[in-house]
Amino acid sequence: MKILSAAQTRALDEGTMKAQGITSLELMERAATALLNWLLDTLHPAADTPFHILCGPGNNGGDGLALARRLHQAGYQPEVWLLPAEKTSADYTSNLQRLPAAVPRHELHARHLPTFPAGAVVLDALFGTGLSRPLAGLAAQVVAHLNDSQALCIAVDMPSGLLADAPQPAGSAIVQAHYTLSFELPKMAFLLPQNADFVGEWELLPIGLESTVIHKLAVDNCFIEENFLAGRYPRRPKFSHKGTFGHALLLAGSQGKIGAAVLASRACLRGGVGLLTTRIPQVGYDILQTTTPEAMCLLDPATDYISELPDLQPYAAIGIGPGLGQEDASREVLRRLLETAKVPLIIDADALNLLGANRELLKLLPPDTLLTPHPKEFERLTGEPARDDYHRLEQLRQFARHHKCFCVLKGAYSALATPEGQVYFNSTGNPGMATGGSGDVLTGLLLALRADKRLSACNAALIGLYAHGRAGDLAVQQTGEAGLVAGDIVRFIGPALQELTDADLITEPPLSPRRGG
Ligand SMILES: NC(=O)C1=CN([C@@H]2O[C@H](COP(=O)(O)OP(=O)(O)OC[C@H]3O[C@@H](n4cnc5c(N)ncnc54)[C@H](OP(=O)(O)O)[C@@H]3O)[C@@H](O)[C@H]2O)[C@@H](O)CC1
Ligand SMILES: Nc1ncnc2c1ncn2[C@@H]1O[C@H](COP(=O)(O)OP(=O)(O)O)[C@@H](O)[C@H]1O
Ligand SMILES: [K+]
Repeated sequence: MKILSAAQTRALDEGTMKAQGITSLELMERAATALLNWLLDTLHPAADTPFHILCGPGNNGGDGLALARRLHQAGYQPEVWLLPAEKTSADYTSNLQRLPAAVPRHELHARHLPTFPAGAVVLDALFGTGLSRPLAGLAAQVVAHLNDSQALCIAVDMPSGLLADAPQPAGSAIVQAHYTLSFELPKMAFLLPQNADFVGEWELLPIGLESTVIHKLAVDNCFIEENFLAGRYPRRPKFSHKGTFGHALLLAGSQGKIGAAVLASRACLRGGVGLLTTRIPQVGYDILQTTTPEAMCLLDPATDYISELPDLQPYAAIGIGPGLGQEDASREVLRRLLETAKVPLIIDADALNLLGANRELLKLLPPDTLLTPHPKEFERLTGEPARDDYHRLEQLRQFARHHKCFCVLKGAYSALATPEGQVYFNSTGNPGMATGGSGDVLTGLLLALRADKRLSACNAALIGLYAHGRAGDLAVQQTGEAGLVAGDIVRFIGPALQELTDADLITEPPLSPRRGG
């Protein structure tokens, strides 16, 4: 799914009206219908549920007014609160005129703000994508008052006060919604940790925005769901053999962190690699051979850390970093690897920290290398703390462009930046995965996918991110969030990849007649 800017969202509205021959009022009616259906289907509200609808002067307020009418028609008793304004939008005015007289409406006033008791449902339709500056005066007061209440708060399109695609000045008044119901496509603001308290749970309601118009809009940011990946993860051919899927080399583990090497190795094997060789220090030999007999063990001469780079000739892809430690000798192994490798590389964890501490090594990154930092590791890589999540995202984009690499910034919506400066946000995963070793599992899985020559660098990264999160989502159904450990993610990598293969089957074109038949 494309992530549009606020300006592109307006262009899409315009384009939809033109292409479908409908008015903006009709589009607003679709939005109101979608909102009503969500409220009824999700909340199953009792007939006497107190609905309070806060309406601003633009089309966001227009959505609120149209929804108030629809709730009234559905047998509810909504109450409408209007924010006074010098000018209002045409569709706001039309919907105010269409509001049945039986629906109570009041002008908001600083001296007697409405009471929103627990059990009330407040719809925040003050401001949406038309927000042009931070809220002040009465609007800011209303927002603070709402945030202090015990009511269930549902934001229409955007939590009021939040910009769709840019940061706010610190301390800005912004609605803290429990749910945000937006239309058709996600907004960048929903994906960034700094906005979590405002956005709450978010959902996209389809309103029939024109797909041909969406198709033509050029964007730098996308949100990746299963349908985007359909057909990108190829099935295993009948006559495939282990050579078909590549031989991967993993350099991982040090004294006390052999578990990272085990997790990454097992994830790589579950990720479908043909053969895996894991380079570990002597201290890990019994552990790896016992826990992961499918992996071949290539022992380093050193006891506690990796000190020598093996011959790279046999390998189709190489991963380095999980549990590596930051010994000088391991740094030299990384340097030699960057200087000599001719196959795809995946760099994670301590290998990223070594890069951050020795930034001259960044010049050696072969093109298309895949790096997988979490935000702290990313900060070490750039050497410059980010001002906020938007700034970090731009740093990520620049980093990938500058070093001609793929860089995954890990988090709740992990973001993959490409050498061309595109950013893809992953949609799968859950907070249960915030546990030691989850990242090692991702590295192992990505290594397997990079060793498979049938996949491009970008597809391997996208499939890996998606399947890793999906495996966590399957695992959490059995373990619960608190009980999820990284090894549980490994167990579900196979089913997660199989789902993508099955999706491929569904989208395949129908059988064509045999030649000559
Ligand atoms: N996208 C879709 O698919 C569809 C979108 N639809 C809906 O339309 C919404 C967008 O509507 P919109 O463009 O009228 O903007 P909206 O957010 O109502 O605010 C504009 C008004 O607020 C004012 N204003 C701005 N900032 C302010 C401030 N800080 N403090 C005070 N005032 C401020 C601004 O005034 P101005 O900046 O000109 O001074 C103007 O009067 C969108 O979010 C969605 O809900 C659906 O109906 C159909 C499908
Ligand atoms: N709240 C969350 N929602 C979805 N995924 C998450 C969440 N928290 C962590 N993850 C995922 O778990 C992994 C954690 O990686 P990392 O921080 O490197 O862990 P470790 O270093 O312990 O292996 C990342 O892939 C990240 O996207
Ligand atoms: K809103």
